[in-house]
Amino acid sequence: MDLVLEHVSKSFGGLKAVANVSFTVKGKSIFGLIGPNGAGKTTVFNLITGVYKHDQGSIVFGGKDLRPLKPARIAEAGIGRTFQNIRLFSQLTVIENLLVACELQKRAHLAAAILRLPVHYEDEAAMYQRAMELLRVFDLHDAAEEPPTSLSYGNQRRLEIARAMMLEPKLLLLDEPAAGMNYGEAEGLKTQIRWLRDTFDLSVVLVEHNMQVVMGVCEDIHVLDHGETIAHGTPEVVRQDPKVLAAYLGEVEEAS
Ligand SMILES: Nc1ncnc2c1ncn2[C@@H]1O[C@H](COP(=O)(O)OP(=O)(O)OP(=O)(O)O)[C@@H](O)[C@H]1O
Repeated sequence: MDLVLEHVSKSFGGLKAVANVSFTVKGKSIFGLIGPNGAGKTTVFNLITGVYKHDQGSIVFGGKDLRPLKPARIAEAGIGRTFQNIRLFSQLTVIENLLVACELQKRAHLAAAILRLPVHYEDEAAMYQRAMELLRVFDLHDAAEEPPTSLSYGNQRRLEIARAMMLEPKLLLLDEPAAGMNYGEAEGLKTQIRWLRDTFDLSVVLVEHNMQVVMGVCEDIHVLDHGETIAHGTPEVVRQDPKVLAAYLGEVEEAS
């Protein structure tokens, strides 16, 4: 299923956070959305997932216009995400953090649960099984009954990806999944992203500052700066683009 953004804009007061952005994420591809701090990357994720509504343009997923849909409906339409700041429930166990993601689906079966129809129990078992499978994929199964705070920072990030996978998305939006990871963890993440795509036939959009991950795993990269598109292409094309180099150089100069 393709995700198609056409001429998407979003302003906050006088600030144009996203300005006339168009790109297509092809089904089953790994796509990078990069740019310096404040470029508008997270805002694009928030527009796709319905947290904010775009002022202009269109966002279409698998032929369906997402603009009228609430975030929960967009999730049901097959779009999962993780957040820049880790959002795990520390009072729940690792596996419970995965099971809460199914709350929406469980609610759909509420009538069946009240009537004590077997479908409810089959669902519970299927959910538990899927959660355990995902924990195994991310090598987190030994910690299933531990609190998430017992996990390393990199593993907490992986747990968030596992949780997003619970709703069986066809498009997975990852917001800085490699933040705080060391070199080895970031290499492992690249392998897991490819594995997820190949195993579940989904597309992945990666917002990421870690160029080792972006250049190593993305097939197509879109670059934003101050809300506007400044480049698009393969990693080879993008990494040599003078506008991209200038935008990142500006970021380094501002920081120094
Ligand atoms: N809810 C909001 N209200 C006002 N301004 C906002 C809001 N959300 C984002 N912005 C502004 O929009 C611009 C783009 O922010 P955004 O978080 O999308 O950038 P980003 O590329 O994800 O940055 P980073 O890499 O630092 O996370 C910034 O100037 C930010 O301050």
